[in-house]
Amino acid sequence: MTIKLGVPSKGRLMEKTFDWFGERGVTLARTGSDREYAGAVDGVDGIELVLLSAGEIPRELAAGRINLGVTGTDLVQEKLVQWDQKVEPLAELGFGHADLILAVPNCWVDVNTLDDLDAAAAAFRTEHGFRMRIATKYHRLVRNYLHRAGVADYQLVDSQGATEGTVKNLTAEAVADITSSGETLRANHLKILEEEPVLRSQATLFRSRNARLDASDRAALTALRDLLAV
Ligand SMILES: Nc1ncnc2c1ncn2[C@@H]1O[C@H](COP(=O)(O)OP(=O)(O)OP(=O)(O)O)[C@@H](O)[C@H]1O
Ligand SMILES: O=P(O)(O)OC[C@H]1O[C@H](OP(=O)(O)OP(=O)(O)O)[C@H](O)[C@@H]1O
Repeated sequence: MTIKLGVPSKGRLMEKTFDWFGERGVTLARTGSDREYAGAVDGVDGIELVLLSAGEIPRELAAGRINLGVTGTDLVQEKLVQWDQKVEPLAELGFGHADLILAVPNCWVDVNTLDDLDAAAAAFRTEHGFRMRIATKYHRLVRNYLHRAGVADYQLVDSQGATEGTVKNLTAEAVADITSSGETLRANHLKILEEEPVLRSQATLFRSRNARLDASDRAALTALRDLLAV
């Protein structure tokens, strides 16, 4: 068998992951045509590259279908219940930094903290007859965060992309999304609550705790981890 290494199939995360491994003597490359999701590994034996959506890597690790995977900590912690029992973080890779934050319209001048949001949520419900809507794709993380903060008078609405646009489109009053430069929030007239973020995320190399390994797999994994110093 071989050790399967899952890497994001496109964009910044893929390129920076290839660079990170390359700097450590392991060459990852896409092979075939631009559109073919095939890859090759040079510099160490017994490792197979699997190109996947970053969002699917947590599930594949948890199922043990890949042995190692690179993805954001946000996606692992959102998608896996008791994530630390299913995967082990081996190394933070130092890129793909993004904070999961809560943001409200700039014009909500009295709302800057979670306590303010709690008060605004109660007032919103009284005035409108329904709960303030927070658009997000990070349901588990946001629900836990608001529960710990004692905020209850809200509802989550699912948004799988362009989340900052939901306020302008009147499908939500607030958003919980990742931000890096802050440009998207600013452009959509939203401000971040002055609190610790829900989560600080970055690209991380994870090991599956559920993958079956034979003797040759163990040897290949040890050789790779030695090279990567993780
Ligand atoms: N603007 C950004 N700056 C830095 N990191 C980001 C940014 N946007 C997303 N990320 C990170 O990149 C990772 C991949 O996010 P994304 O949601 O694009 O993956 P995905 O849902 O698998 O995408 P797709 O399905 O289009 O392949 C996440 O861990 C996220 O935190
Ligand atoms: O703070 P910034 O540097 O502006 O980056 C933040 C944006 O990046 C991500 O979106 P992405 O580009 O992945 O598109 P999406 O809306 O489809 O998630 C995220 O969802 C924000 O919208």
